Amino acid sequence: MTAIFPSLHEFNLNNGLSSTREPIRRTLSKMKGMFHDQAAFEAQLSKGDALLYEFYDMGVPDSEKDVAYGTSITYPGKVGDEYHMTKGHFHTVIDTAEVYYCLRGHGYMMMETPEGETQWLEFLPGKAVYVPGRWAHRSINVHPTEPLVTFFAFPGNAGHDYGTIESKGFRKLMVERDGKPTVIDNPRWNG
Ligand SMILES: O=P(O)(O)OC[C@H]1O[C@](O)(CO)[C@@H](O)[C@@H]1O
Ligand SMILES: [Fe+2]
Repeated sequence: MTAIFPSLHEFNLNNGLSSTREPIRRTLSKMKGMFHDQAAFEAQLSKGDALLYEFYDMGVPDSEKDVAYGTSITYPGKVGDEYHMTKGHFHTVIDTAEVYYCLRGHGYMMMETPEGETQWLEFLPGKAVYVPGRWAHRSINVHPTEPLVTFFAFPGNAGHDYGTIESKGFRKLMVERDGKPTVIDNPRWNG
């Protein structure tokens, strides 16, 4: 067994960033095919490869006895009428759960199971969303100007299955309708 020592890390309560670790950054170009309006995506990308979100992998061992954790920061904006969001994923060990605690902003956690159940829960500062095993999850920022900052924790062995969502998409999307966040069926869902 590898010895692992207690460690101390800092996450800024305002912007979610850590001064003790480098984040993983996802820009627009890493999100090809994820937003429903392909033309809006290409038009936006031609103006620059903006940062959509960043998060931390704190490097804990990938054992079920360990707890992976960190912050996730999704920046405000839309691609066409669809709010900025993370790629979203199932866990490779599909029955592993995850908890997210919202520190700043306003958003939603979009979730679905392989069987087709869907659920979305609101993120506001002070609210925690529990994502049970088997539920794919994606964070969505619906605030016009503020970043969505959450702190997450999940079993170290969970892993990320991105392929299923990359090929099928989520069944539901969050778009702006009459100035308000609205859930619609994904017109491009490929299940
Ligand atoms: O690109 P995705 O799907 O957002 O995955 C990264 C996110 O998921 C996590 O791995 C948690 O499952 C976080 O690190 C981060 O919020
Ligand atoms: Fe996850």
